[in-house]
Amino acid sequence: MTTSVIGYPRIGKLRELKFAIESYFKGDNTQTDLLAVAKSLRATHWRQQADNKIQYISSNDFSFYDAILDTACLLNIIPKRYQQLNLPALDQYFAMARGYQGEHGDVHALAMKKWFNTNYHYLVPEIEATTEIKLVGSKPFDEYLEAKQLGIETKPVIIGPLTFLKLAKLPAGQTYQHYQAAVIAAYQNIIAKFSQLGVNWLQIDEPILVTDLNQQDIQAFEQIYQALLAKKRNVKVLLQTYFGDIRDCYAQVTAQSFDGIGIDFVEGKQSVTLLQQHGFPADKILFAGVINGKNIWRNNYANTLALLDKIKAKTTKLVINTSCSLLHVPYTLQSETKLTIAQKAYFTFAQEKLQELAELGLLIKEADAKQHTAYKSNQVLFTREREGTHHAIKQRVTALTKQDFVRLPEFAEREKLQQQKLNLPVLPTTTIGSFPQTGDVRLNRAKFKKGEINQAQYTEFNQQKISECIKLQENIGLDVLVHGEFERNDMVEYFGESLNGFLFTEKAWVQSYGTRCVKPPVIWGDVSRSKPFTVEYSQYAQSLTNKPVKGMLTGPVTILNWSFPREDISYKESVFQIGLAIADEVLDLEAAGIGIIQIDEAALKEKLPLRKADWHSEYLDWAIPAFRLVHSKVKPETQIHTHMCYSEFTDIIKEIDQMDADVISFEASRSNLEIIDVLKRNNFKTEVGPGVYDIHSPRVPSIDEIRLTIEKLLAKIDKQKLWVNPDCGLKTRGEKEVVASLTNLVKATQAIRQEL
Ligand SMILES: CN1c2c(nc(N)[nH]c2=O)NC[C@@H]1CNc1ccc(C(=O)N[C@@H](CCC(=O)N[C@@H](CCC(=O)N[C@@H](CCC(=O)O)C(=O)O)C(=O)O)C(=O)O)cc1
Ligand SMILES: N[C@@H](CCS)C(=O)O
Ligand SMILES: [Zn+2]
Repeated sequence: MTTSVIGYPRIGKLRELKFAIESYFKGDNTQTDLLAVAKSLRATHWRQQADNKIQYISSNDFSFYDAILDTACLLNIIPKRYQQLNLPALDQYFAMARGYQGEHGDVHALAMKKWFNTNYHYLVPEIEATTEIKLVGSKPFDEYLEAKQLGIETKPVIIGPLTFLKLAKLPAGQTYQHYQAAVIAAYQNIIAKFSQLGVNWLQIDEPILVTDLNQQDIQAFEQIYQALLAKKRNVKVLLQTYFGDIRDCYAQVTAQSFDGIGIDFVEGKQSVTLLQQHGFPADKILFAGVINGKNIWRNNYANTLALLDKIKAKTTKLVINTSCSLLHVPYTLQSETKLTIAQKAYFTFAQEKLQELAELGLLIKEADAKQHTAYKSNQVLFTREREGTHHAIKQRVTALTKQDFVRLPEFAEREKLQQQKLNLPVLPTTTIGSFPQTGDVRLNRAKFKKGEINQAQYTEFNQQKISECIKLQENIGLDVLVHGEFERNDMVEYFGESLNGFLFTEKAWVQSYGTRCVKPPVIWGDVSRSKPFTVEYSQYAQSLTNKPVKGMLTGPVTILNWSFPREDISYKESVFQIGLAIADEVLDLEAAGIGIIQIDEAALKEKLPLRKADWHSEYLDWAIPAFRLVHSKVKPETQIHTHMCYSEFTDIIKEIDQMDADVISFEASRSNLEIIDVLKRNNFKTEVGPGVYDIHSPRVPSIDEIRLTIEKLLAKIDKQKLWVNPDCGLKTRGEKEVVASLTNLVKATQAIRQEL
């Protein structure tokens, strides 16, 4: 049986690509150095797959920043503001990704958005009225040839035209159909070029097909692919879908002359039913996504072989595939020295998933797979009870009642009490929590982890940073302060480390955006809290100032969504366990005199099903209660804040209000404040702090720029309900930029207050 991989992690075993790119940004590395690192990583990744006998290996799954951005550049979709910088191509590319401020000009980055239901982020292509869409680049062709020179025949992968068009930002008043013909022509040229190069298989990714589609979308899909497939010549085309099932367009997809169709049987709840009800065309190959590309638990071969039996009943032309790109899992278990052998047995990262694919490829051919050693050793894991089960924790969840999810008194009454108690100026200024995680902060933690310094020395350093951070915020004139989160490696990993029931890795990095990676903890068993873990630092910070300092917590939904979740209990049970642990921390912070507590739900949208029909029953019905559970027992005058990194919650605005926080801050600056009208239309009760500048970019916003943004906000939001803050935490930024940006933020707010 043949095997396929949709895409491979590109950051490198030890994040070599991240370090090479960041050195290039700093000027410590030349373009030649950077290109050499990239080339060597690509070769390693292809060879690894070839060594595991993967027959369909992707090329062009590499990117210096993001594959959608690569596609925009390939298609000449480069907004004028970047062209006018007159930078060399690679620097223009990075200017689009990160913004640019320097001798060539001052421009914002492209908007950045979550990639479907993952913690990966893509850059939103911006088509302007004058954009001439056409094939101009050569990246996919160059990388195909590069692999070929190594003796490896790859299937180049490109983002599909429909997905690309539907994710792009268009000139006002335009629909994506307006650009359809130009995009088709460009893709026809891409296919023609691949054909000239002798490409055997081309993978076209269309994850948009797993989302809710309307008739126009389906029609566009048909038109696009009729036009493309008519010109495919000797190139075989694999239409690859992932992150769900294609229930809206199964008939239209199978009716087209694709040579292969990639279907996700892990997240695609209806994939098997679709196959059983409608069959599968005999002239096509089914690339069956059965190896989870998003989670790290070892595949259960009994379940997968049973699933493959059902699939085989409908087609024998089968390739075993990953469910999505392996970009979303870490590189290799081999780098983990602290997990026990028994624990490691439960996991597979990207490299180990190649072996899983190979083993399944063998087992599926066996007359009696159950007798095979690989099968037997796999099944041992699923027949014994894992350590980490705690009945007391399970009972705490079972004993929850309705009242545990309701905070009293109601919002309006609390709002008055809090205004009296806190006595903040109109348009209170604050930040989201983290301050720059500079080299010294990371070094201190690294030394502590290696045992080179003791707990007291580690804490003393962090207290020194907190003290400087409080002074800095006071000097700048912010109203509600934060302690700076210097003790945290990451807002989720740190919480995992502080709670029972999690496992941590050392090198299991997953790309989040650009060069930024996260190391999600693993939810291994039932979750509980042994002792308070944020109170001391918060209390210390509060002792240094008369201004309020926010207690800073990560919410249960975000902890669940940014960890590798369990597959043996429901998300609901897991999130309520985490919620109870965080609720204990909230009450301890309150008892320690912390009057404002922020519970970040940055990742609230992550597991929101991609289809609306599933939103409530599969997600919101437990995710919103999980947040309410965390703060339901606090006093009326304790102000509960929450923060979400993205403002894309237009469709769940009522549910966000029902989280019943007192204040919510969220990203808005990169998405043109579009959310504000939605808040107004929905009579949003929660006070809001839409981010007034973009923290993902190193550029410093001017006072006038921030003033303008605040004025726009005030046109739509009651001044009594508006907070002024950046988009998100400042941990990725440099100290200088942060001081300059926050100073401008406070000055802009002060100027506006004078006019109110
Ligand atoms: C807010 N966001 C977050 C998301 N997901 C999260 N889980 N957390 C988030 O905050 N998703 C959406 C957004 C945007 N995403 C990010 C993601 C990542 C970063 C970021 O800055 N990442 C850092 C890594 C942070 C970290 O954990 N640092 C560690 C040090 C790790 C390290 O490099 N260790 C070395 C060894 C060190 C030594 O021995 O000297 C190693 O492992 O080799 C720490 O601080 O301790 C990144 O660099 O990518 C930001 C926003
Ligand atoms: N409090 C966190 C939220 C990030 S989403 C921070 O400031 O980094
Ligand atoms: Zn955020």
